[in-house]
This record gives sequence, structure tokens and C-alpha cells, in this order.
Amino acid sequence: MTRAFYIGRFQPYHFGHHTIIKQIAEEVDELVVGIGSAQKSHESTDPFTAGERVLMVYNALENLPIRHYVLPIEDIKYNSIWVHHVASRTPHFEVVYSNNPLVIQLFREAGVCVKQSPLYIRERYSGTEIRRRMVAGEKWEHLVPKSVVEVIKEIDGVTRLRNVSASDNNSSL
Ligand SMILES: Nc1ncnc2c1ncn2[C@@H]1O[C@H](COP(=O)(O)OP(=O)(O)OP(=O)(O)O)[C@@H](O)[C@H]1O
Ligand SMILES: NC(=O)c1ccc[n+]([C@@H]2O[C@H](COP(=O)(O)O)[C@@H](O)[C@H]2O)c1
Repeated sequence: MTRAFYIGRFQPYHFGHHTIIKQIAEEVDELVVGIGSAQKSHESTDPFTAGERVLMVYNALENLPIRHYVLPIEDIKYNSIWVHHVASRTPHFEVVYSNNPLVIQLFREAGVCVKQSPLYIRERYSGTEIRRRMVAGEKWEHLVPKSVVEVIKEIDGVTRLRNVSASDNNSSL
């Protein structure tokens, strides 16, 4: 039995993440999805709360054919003990899938097997690009699973993102 770990901020969860998670599900028996930077919300780069992101990911993974867990993970100040921090909040896993250089480095130093997950059409599927579209009033709905559109509409997430982005801009004046 192999259990894998995949972490992202998911601000928001998009088809890039979704495509990779479906590929991972073909290779392992169980998957733990970490909602990273769980303490963050209401910022232009991190507009959604951990709870909202749990809903996005959980609903999008409804039909994933393997057992999976969606768990919020807060950031800590010490990178050197982050792997232990993660381990204390998750079921034990044998392999990590990531593209984030720091995540890869920290897990490899801790002796955990890391597989580099490929990027799926990165220029289209990127949280930064999706948030830019939301603020600019451009179409973004086709870049995320339908269940993510529903969560963002329910919480009026686009208005929130525009408001917090506007206050970011004001504070830098
Ligand atoms: N298009 C994509 N295809 C596959 N994996 C992706 C894609 N975009 C991001 N990832 C990966 O998903 C993980 C989590 O990324 P994250 O939630 O930060 O998404 P992001 O799109 O990079 O967001 P942001 O632009 O806000 O930084 C990382 O390992 C990242 O490399
Ligand atoms: N010291 C820490 O708290 C620490 C270290 C490495 C990664 N992380 C988190 O892991 C997640 C990695 O996901 P991304 O690939 O989306 O950046 C982020 O939420 C990041 O903050 C946290």
C-alpha cells in the first residue's frame, strides 16, 4: 500500500492541479492533499480561507477513484522542521509529489522519496493568472472544475478578491 502527499496553496484549485492529482491517483493507493499556507486568507495572493479551499478540493475530488484526505497545513517560521510539522498533521505517507523547489529540497533532506510532478499547460493553468483574470473581469470559470466555480460564487469570492486587491494597492501608495 502506497500513500502519497501533494501540497499546494490552491488559491484557487485549478485544472493544472486536478490533472496532476488524477495522474497521481493512477500510481498510488491513497493520497493526502495538503492545503498549504492554511492561516492565510483575504490577501490578493491568498484570497480564500483554508475552509473554502478544503471545500474546493474535496468537492472537485468527489470521483477520485482512491481514498484521499484533504487537510489544512499552516506555515511555520522554521523551514528546517517543516517536514516534521507536516508529518504531525497527516497520515503517514511514503512518497511526495511536488514541483516546488523548497518542498522538494526539504523532503529529500528528510529522506522522503520525492517525485517531480510535471506542469500541465502552465501558461493557462496558474493561480496567479486566474486571480488576475478575476480582478480584471475576464473569464476564469473554464480554468477550474465546476465545483470550484460553485464555491467561489457562493462566497462571492471575486468581489472579495477585488476588494482586498484594491486595499493592497492603496497601502502601497
Ligand atoms: N499547471 C499546473 N500543472 C501542474 N501542476 C501545477 C500547475 N500549476 C501549479 N502546479 C503545482 O501545484 C502545486 C501547488 O501550486 P499552487 O497552489 O501554488 O498553484 P499555482 O498555480 O502555482 O498558484 P500561484 O500562481 O498562486 O502560485 C505546486 O507543486 C505547483 O507546481
Ligand atoms: N516553513 C513552511 O511553513 C513551509 C515550507 C515549505 C513549504 N511550505 C508551504 O507549502 C506550500 C507549497 O505549495 P506551493 O507549491 O503552492 O507554494 C505553500 O503553502 C508553502 O507555504 C511551507
